[in-house]
Amino acid sequence: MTNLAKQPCEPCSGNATPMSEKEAQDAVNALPQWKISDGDGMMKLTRSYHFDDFAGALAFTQRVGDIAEQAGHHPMITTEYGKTTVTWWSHEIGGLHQNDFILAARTDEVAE
Ligand SMILES: C[C@H](O)[C@H](O)[C@H]1CNC2=NC(N)=NC(=O)C2=N1
Repeated sequence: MTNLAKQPCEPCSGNATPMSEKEAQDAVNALPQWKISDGDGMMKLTRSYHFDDFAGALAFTQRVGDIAEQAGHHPMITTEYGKTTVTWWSHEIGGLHQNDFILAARTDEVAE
């Protein structure tokens, strides 16, 4: 299986084409704990992670923020007591791009 987290992050330029539903469904097979969600009329990629307390959820949120800043690609993150939910999509193209799957794989790495 391709190791998504190790793929280079292509810049998501405004003129890239968003993935089709079929392409996104195929790509999510490599990340079975992530779900394709429908938000604001476009596909997004979401996963929740569970922690013992708020501090654990918040520390993870910061690590996700760090990888986002490193990549120049930013998710929506909701931090709750014992739970952090991360949603990736590419604002500039209004949908999903391979880049979102790469960042999702990196998110899994910093959860461990
Ligand atoms: C100028 C800046 O690099 C762009 O607006 C970046 C910032 N972060 C981004 N994050 C995400 N998730 N999608 C984008 O299209 C995006 N664009």
